[in-house]
Amino acid sequence: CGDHGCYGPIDKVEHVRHVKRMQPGAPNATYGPKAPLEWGQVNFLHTTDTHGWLEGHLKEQNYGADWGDFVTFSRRMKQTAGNMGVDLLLVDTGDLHDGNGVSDATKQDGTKSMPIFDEIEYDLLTIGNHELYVTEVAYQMFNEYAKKWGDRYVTSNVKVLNQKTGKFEYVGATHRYFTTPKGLRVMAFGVLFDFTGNSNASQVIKAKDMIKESWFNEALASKEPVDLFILFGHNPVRPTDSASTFKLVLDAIRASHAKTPIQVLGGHSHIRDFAVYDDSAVGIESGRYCETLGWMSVSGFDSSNSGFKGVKNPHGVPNPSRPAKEGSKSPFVYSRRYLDWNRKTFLYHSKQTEKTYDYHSGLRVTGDITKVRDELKLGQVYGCAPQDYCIDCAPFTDPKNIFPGVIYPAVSAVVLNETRKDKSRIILGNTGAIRFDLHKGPFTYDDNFIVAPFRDVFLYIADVPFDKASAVLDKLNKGIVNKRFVSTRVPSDECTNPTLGYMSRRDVREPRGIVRRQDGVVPGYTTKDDWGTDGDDTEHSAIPSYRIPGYWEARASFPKDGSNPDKVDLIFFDFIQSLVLQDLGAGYTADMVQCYINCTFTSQDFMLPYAKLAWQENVDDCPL
Ligand SMILES: O=c1ccn([C@@H]2O[C@H](COP(=O)(O)O)[C@@H](O)[C@H]2O)c(=O)[nH]1
Ligand SMILES: [Zn+2]
Ligand SMILES: [Zn+2]
Repeated sequence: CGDHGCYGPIDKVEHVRHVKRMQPGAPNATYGPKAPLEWGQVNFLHTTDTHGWLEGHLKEQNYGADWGDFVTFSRRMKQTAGNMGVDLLLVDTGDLHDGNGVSDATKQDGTKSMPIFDEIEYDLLTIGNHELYVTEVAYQMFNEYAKKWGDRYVTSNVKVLNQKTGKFEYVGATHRYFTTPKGLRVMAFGVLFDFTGNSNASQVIKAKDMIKESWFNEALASKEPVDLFILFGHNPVRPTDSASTFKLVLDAIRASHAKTPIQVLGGHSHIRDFAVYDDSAVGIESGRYCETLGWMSVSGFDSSNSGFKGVKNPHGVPNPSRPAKEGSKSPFVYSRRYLDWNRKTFLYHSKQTEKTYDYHSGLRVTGDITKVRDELKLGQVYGCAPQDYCIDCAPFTDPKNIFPGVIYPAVSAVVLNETRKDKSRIILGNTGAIRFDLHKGPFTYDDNFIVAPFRDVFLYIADVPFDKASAVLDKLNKGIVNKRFVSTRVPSDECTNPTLGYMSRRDVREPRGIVRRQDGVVPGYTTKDDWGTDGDDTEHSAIPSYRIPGYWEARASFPKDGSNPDKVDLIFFDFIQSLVLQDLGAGYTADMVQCYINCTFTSQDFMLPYAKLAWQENVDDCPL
C-alpha cells in the first residue's frame, strides 16, 4: 500500500481537484474580537492539542489562520511585550499529531509537520499522550524534538527508552528554572496526566509518585528564589476532571510555597477552560485543533515578592484587574481570553491591517505548509459529500450524525474480507476514533485523516455466536469502559442539560435561548468557566452538543429476511481488543484474534474508498 492506502495509486482517482483555502471576509465578516487584550507584567500565549492542524481550518473561516499567520502573530506579540516593558511567554502543552493530513499522511507521523511546528519561539513545551502511543514517534520525540528544544522541553514524569544505553531516560528536562527578560525567576514543571495507553518504549510516572521524587523535592527546596511557578502539561485544568493530576502537584508545591503565584496551563480534554485553585493559582486550557489561542496575563509583582524589573502597568492598553477569587488578599490580578484562530483576530490584537500584517518569516512558513500539502496531495478530491455530518451536534441516531450518516455505511461497504463476504458481520469501534465533523462538499485526502486519523488495525474473531457478539456493544458502553478509555470525554453531571443532552466538545454549556445572541454573531464557542461567560474573545452563538456513547456498532451481510444469523464475524479496532475480549467473557482469548482484511488495513483506510463509492454525484462541480 502506498501513501494513499491500499486502494491504488493516486492516478487511479478519477476526480482530482484541489481544495483551496477559504478567504476571510464576506459573507460572515461581522465576527471579530470584542476588545483589546489586557496586558500584565507577565503574559502567556498558549497552544494545545494542535494535532497537526497547521494549515488551519480550510472549511471553517472562523478558524482559518495557518501556522504561518501564527508565526507572525507570536513574533509581533513578543515585540509588543518588549516595547511595553513586560514579559510574554509562549507555551505548548502537547498532542502534536493524529488529526490532520499534514501530520499523519507521511509514513511516520510528524515527519513533515514537526519542522513547521518548530518555527514558533516557544519558551516551554511538553509532551502529550499522542506522542507516546507509537514507539517510533516516542523515539522521534526523545531523539530529535526534545534535543532541539533543550531545557525548554519539560517532561517531569515521562521517560523514553534510550536505545543506545538501554535505559529509560527523561524525554526532556524534569523542570526548568529560568529568569524572564524582565527578571521574573520562574520554576516550571511539565506534567502529563497518568496516561496508561503508551507503548513499551516509554514510562509515564504517576503524579502521586512524581511528587515523591528527590529531584522534585530538591527543586522545591532550592535556595534559588522563585517568583512564579508554572505548572503546565498535557493535563486538564478542571480539578473535577478525573483525568487531571494538576491539583495533586499543585498541593505539593503549596506545601512549601504557600503564597507564590502558580500559573497552570493545561490540555488534553480539548475544551476552553479556566480554573481557579486558590488566591494566587489559576489555570487556562486552550481548546484543540488550532481553533483557539489562549491568552493569560498576570500582574502583582513588586520588589517585595519578585525580581521583576519591567513596567508595572503597561501603558496604552488595558491591564489585568481581577483577583483570582472575590475578596482575595493576594496582590495578584489576572485576565484570561480565548482567541479564535483566524487572521482577523491576529490583525486586531497586533493592531495591523491586511496590508501591513505579514512578516517574511510567517509567509515563508505558510509557503512551507502549502508545499507539504502539495507534496502529500492533501487537496485531492475523492468525492462530493452531499451534506454536513457532525459528531455530536445532532443526536447519535440522527441521519445528520456522522455515525449513522457516514461511518456505519462506510465500514459496512468497505471493511470486507472477500474470502468471508458471505458471513454476517458486526463491526465495533470507539467513537473517540472519529475525530472531526465532515463538511458538505469536496471530500479530500486531507479529510480522510481529519475524520479518521489513527492507524488502528481492523481485527476480527471468526464465527462468534450472535448472542455473544451482539451483547458486546452494550457492555462496552456501560460505565467502566468509558472510564477505562475516554475519561476526559465522560460528562460530568454539571454539563448535562435536559434539552440538549451532554454538552462537551465546543464547550457549549448553556441551554439554547439563554446564550448571548446578537446580530452578526456566528456559531462557535460559548465558554463558561470559573469566571463566567466573558472569556471568549469573539462572541458566538451556541452549537448544540448531544451526549454520544463511547462505542458504536455497524452490521453487514445480515439475512435479508430480517432474522439474526447464528454466528457472525466480530470485527473491531486493535485499540479496543482487550476490552472486546473482556466483554465477550470466558473462552475468548487473544489467540483467536486475527487481522480482518490484512494487518495493514487500518482506520485510515476506509473513508477514501467509501467517498469513491458513495459520493461521486457532482464530484466535478462540487461546491465548497
Ligand atoms: O490509536 C488510537 C489512539 C487514540 N484514540 C482515541 O483518542 C483519544 C485520546 O485523544 P486525546 O486527543 O488525547 O484526547 C482516546 O481516548 C481514543 O478515544 C483512538 O481511537 N485510537
Ligand atoms: Zn488531544
Ligand atoms: Zn491528549
